[in-house]
Amino acid sequence: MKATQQLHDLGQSLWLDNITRTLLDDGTLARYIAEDSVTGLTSNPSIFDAAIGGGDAYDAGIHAKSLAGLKGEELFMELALEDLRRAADLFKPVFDATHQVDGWVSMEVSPLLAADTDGTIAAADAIHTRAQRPNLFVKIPGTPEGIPAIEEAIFRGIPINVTLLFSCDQYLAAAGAYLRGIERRVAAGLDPQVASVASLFISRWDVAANPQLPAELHNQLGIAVGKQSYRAYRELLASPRWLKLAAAGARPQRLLWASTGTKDPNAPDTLYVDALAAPDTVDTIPEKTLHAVADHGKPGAVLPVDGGDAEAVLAKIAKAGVDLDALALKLQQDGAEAFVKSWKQLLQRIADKQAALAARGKEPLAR
Ligand SMILES: O=C(CO)[C@@H](O)[C@H](O)[C@H](O)[C@H](O)COP(=O)(O)O
Repeated sequence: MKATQQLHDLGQSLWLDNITRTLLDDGTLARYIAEDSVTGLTSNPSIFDAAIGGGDAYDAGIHAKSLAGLKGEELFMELALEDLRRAADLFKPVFDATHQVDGWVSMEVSPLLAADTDGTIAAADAIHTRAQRPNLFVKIPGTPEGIPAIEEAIFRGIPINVTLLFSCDQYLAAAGAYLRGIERRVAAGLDPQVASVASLFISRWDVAANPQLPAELHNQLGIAVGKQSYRAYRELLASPRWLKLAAAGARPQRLLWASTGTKDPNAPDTLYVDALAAPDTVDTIPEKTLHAVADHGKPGAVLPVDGGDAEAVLAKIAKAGVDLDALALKLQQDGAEAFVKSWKQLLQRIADKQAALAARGKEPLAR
């Protein structure tokens, strides 16, 4: 049995960490759903930057939207939502069959808003309304300013994917925002079912820490933080606070592994996926990793609910000189900055394409 199927059968959702118009047009995404147990998809500004910059698949859309008077962020949002609506429709049968647990796609708010709570709430509302799909998560970063926006968005009934979480503490802050949002809904007599996932970034820990560590500790930090957070997730799901909400009909905010592609060329290409098999979690993986897992993945035993060796590994790494709290903060800040860079780059690409298409006086390209 393929490892993708094994992971699916043990209760982990495999999502694709990519979207391009070509994946939609040529049937590749539909094939991943049919053959590789892919049950959802995530996007981010870097993914759209690569998609739009990767060829001419978006040129016709850009030209048509330019003629309709759109530009900048507005034009990008429309392009991105066109793709995400098509992906959401492909996942709709999964969404229905799993009673809305699975089958989600994600669209991130502008990363320029990472430090702007009110702006983030307004942007989340706008994306949710414009998307017109029940199975689209709006992604909000779990930055200090993002946390109150997440609570408010959940309270308003907007499904949220909390992104840019690195540490267990950052995960717990996101979980707290989710719980408060749902508690406010219960108190207000509203439906407590508002879906959410909390995205913990794994591989970036190792990219940052490996150079400071002896070889025997390489590529262990991301997995240890994942295990530590899984323990916190399981504890939360067993807590009286959560059980009260569950009894009222709420659904758990699932823990999601992000940044799961292997970066160290000397490490196995399925490293993080094999290590982080766990029920009731989501693993969003890049295409290259999906192919590798489907071909030769070997999922290990499911994660122990008590975190297993996580604390021991973290202690060794701290002893070797890595300041874990400082690094978590830096990774979150760097991550937010990297998305700003991609965002600016993708808007520039669109502007350049608009100018080039206008200069050529092209009619909208046939698709
Ligand atoms: O949507 C999410 C998380 O919800 C993902 O797209 C997330 O942004 C990606 O996994 C990461 O950005 C990928 O990071 P990296 O592997 O390039 O370091």
